[in-house]
Amino acid sequence: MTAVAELMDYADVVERFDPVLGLEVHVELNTNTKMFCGCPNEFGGEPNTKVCPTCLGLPGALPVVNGKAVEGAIRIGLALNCEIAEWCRFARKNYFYPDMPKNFQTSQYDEPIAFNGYLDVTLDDGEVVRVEIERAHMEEDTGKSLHVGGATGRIHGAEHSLLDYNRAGVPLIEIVTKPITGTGSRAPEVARAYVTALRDLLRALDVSDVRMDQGSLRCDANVSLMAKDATEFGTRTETKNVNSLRSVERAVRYEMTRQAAILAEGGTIKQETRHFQEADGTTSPGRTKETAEDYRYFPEPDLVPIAPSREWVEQLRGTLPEMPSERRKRIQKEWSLSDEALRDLLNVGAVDLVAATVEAGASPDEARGWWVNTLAQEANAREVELADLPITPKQVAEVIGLVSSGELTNKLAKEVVQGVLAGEGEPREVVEKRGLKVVSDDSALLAAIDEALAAQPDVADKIRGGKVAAAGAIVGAVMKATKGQADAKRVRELIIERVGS
Ligand SMILES: Nc1ncnc2c1ncn2[C@@H]1O[C@H](COP(=O)(O)OP(=O)(O)OP(=O)(O)O)[C@@H](O)[C@H]1O
Ligand SMILES: [Mg+2]
Ligand SMILES: [Mg+2]
Repeated sequence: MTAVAELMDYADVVERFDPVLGLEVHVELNTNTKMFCGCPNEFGGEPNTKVCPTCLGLPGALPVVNGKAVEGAIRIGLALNCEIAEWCRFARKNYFYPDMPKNFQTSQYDEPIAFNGYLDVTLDDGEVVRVEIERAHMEEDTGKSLHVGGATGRIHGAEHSLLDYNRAGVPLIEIVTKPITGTGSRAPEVARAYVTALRDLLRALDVSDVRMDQGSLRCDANVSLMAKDATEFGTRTETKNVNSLRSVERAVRYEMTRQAAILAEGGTIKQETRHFQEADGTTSPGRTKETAEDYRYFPEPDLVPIAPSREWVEQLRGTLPEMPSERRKRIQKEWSLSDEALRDLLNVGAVDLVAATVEAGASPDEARGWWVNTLAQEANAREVELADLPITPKQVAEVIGLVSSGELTNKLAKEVVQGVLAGEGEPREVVEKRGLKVVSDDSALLAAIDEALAAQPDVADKIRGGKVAAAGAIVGAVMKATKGQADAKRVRELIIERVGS
């Protein structure tokens, strides 16, 4: 059992200390094949079916660099405003772990393909923080260990460890920030906003699935504290593989309060890796951290250096898409959004979804209304990302279309959306199956109106006497009679006609 460290109150932490952050993000590229061999680069599948002598590290097998992965690395570097190396090499990072059969990871060390960049990150209140990028380098993923059996199912209590090498050799780009200082109490938010902005950028580049839940985007959060009068950085801890945006924020915040409590009592911070526990939001110690010397990095002798020509780099620069931050500015203008409306849109992660809904024919205002209100609430209730709801922008646009053509009222449209979310089919099928079409047949409506007028004879007189608002009672009765499937506006028109004649 590890003793649970006492935590310092967050307000006290930021009054007494300045946090320093360093974020390492690993992104798996979506190339067809692995980094140094021709095995398919696919998530999941039967264990150990996507392997060959090279990615299993069998003696004598030789690696060959995947050109598409180098292209991806350069595009990422350019999008992060980095310089691209004229010449760089791979390096062996030596350590033992069962999920890495070669006993070294082919990575890059002092000669990364991209370096010295930055990413501008927008916080929830619109403030922009520039995060400096130290480097983006190429490497390969490791296999996966699964610890099974035993009392806890975790490594120390487990009876067996199973190994799956399907992931071994998948192309990875590691993007490392320079130490991020000066963020004060907002450090946890900056960490989350940075990973969010990076994810959006990588998605726009179409170089990765960027699925934190599947591990194609992983974040290690380095955190240290400096006393207010200190001149040097404190010792950092590195919380590994934090696997959601929210967890990045929570992990940083937890580490700040944990380290502060130790430092305040005159203790010292151990440089170590830590693990984040989703369930209670705490971190627990992993291994004591190797220093770079322990890895005995040396240039990889089996691979030739990479010297991307300037022509190639410029050609790749030409393939960069509009950056998410620029796109946001353009969209704000085109859709005439207030800063607040844009923020709401960003907070629920709906920009792309709304844009796609507009592309499918809906107006920006209506598309925004559905995603930011109804659908965001659904996503919240189901605890999934908006983009992972089982409804597509095209379907939302179709529902909006049915409302504007008068075939559905807003209320009915909500039911249709519920049906689509429940897997009942396309919007039109749901309308059919649930019998949700607006009653637009005037004779059916008139019959209901006559019935309601007969039941409330004084209302007709009031309307004739100029009290048009009195018609509301009849509209209500008709809506009730048609189970909400009448177009209220049309009903009102018909009542006035009826009473007038
Ligand atoms: N004192 C510190 N406090 C917080 N962050 C720091 C501190 N010193 C360095 N960092 C940041 O921590 C990160 C270290 O990542 P880097 O990849 O360079 O090394 P590493 O974690 O030792 O190596 P590995 O890739 O093996 O995990 C960088 O983002 C760096 O800016
Ligand atoms: Mg690193
Ligand atoms: Mg690290």
